[in-house]
Amino acid sequence: MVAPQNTPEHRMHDDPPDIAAAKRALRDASKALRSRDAALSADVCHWLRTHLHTRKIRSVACTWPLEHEIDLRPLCHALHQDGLIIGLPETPKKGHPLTFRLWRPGCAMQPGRFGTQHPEGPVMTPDIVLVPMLAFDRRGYRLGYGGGYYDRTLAALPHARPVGYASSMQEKTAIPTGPHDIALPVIVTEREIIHCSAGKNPGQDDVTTPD
Ligand SMILES: Nc1nc2c(c(=O)[nH]1)N(C=O)[C@@H](CNc1ccc(C(=O)N[C@@H](CCC(=O)O)C(=O)O)cc1)CN2
Ligand SMILES: Nc1ncnc2c1ncn2[C@@H]1O[C@H](COP(=O)(O)OP(=O)(O)OP(=O)(O)O)[C@@H](O)[C@H]1O
Repeated sequence: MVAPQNTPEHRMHDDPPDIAAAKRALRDASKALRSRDAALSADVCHWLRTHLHTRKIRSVACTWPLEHEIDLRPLCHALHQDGLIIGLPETPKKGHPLTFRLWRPGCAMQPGRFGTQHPEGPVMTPDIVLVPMLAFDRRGYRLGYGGGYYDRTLAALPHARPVGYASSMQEKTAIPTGPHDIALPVIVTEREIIHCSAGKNPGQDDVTTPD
């Protein structure tokens, strides 16, 4: 969560205090549910690849895993093999959107903020943004680490289609939402591809097959 700041302008951009507190509590509880599980990661990669194959796309922003997170590295390799352009996020100072840099198998990774790593390659604009989640609901709302990075990034990339991913254990009935939260149109877990009820559908013209 961004620390509350003292000017009216900053307060306007932050979640109301009750929402911020509810997100903090849920974030702490959800962190305890994570574990790096190779079989679970493989299943999430499988369903993500299945979903992405139904879209007419050229490029995908993936993630490079933090400790305890689902590992999308096998998906990066598989999608690269499929001929897609792969980007990975570089994490800027809080308050700014992520940038995505071109990744290729074996490319050097640089250390970044909060233990992240990113490639040195050129900045790219993805058709699809895979969005990591600590918790989610079936409306499509999500909770991340509290930097507001993905909400800012999706607001800055209105033509990119977001696809959330998480373990099914991280599903909640309803995530507390603030004014900047963007509902995702689709969420993938190790069990299923969820078409969310509240998510807008940016990039719909890239649909080739119903899924
Ligand atoms: N793999 C991955 N990459 C990602 C994200 C992510 O969630 N997962 N991000 C999503 O926005 C961005 C990085 N944002 C982050 C923002 C805050 C913290 C953070 O506060 N980390 C805590 C430790 C959290 C924990 O307990 O595990 C810390 O560093 O103290 C981490 C990442 C971009 N890259
Ligand atoms: N587009 C935006 N413009 C201004 N403020 C924003 C924007 N998106 C999010 N914020 C603010 O950033 C703060 C952190 O947001 P939030 O708690 O939703 O992060 P998160 O979604 O859990 O984290 P992340 O997206 O990094 O995974 C909140 O105060 C939120 O209001």
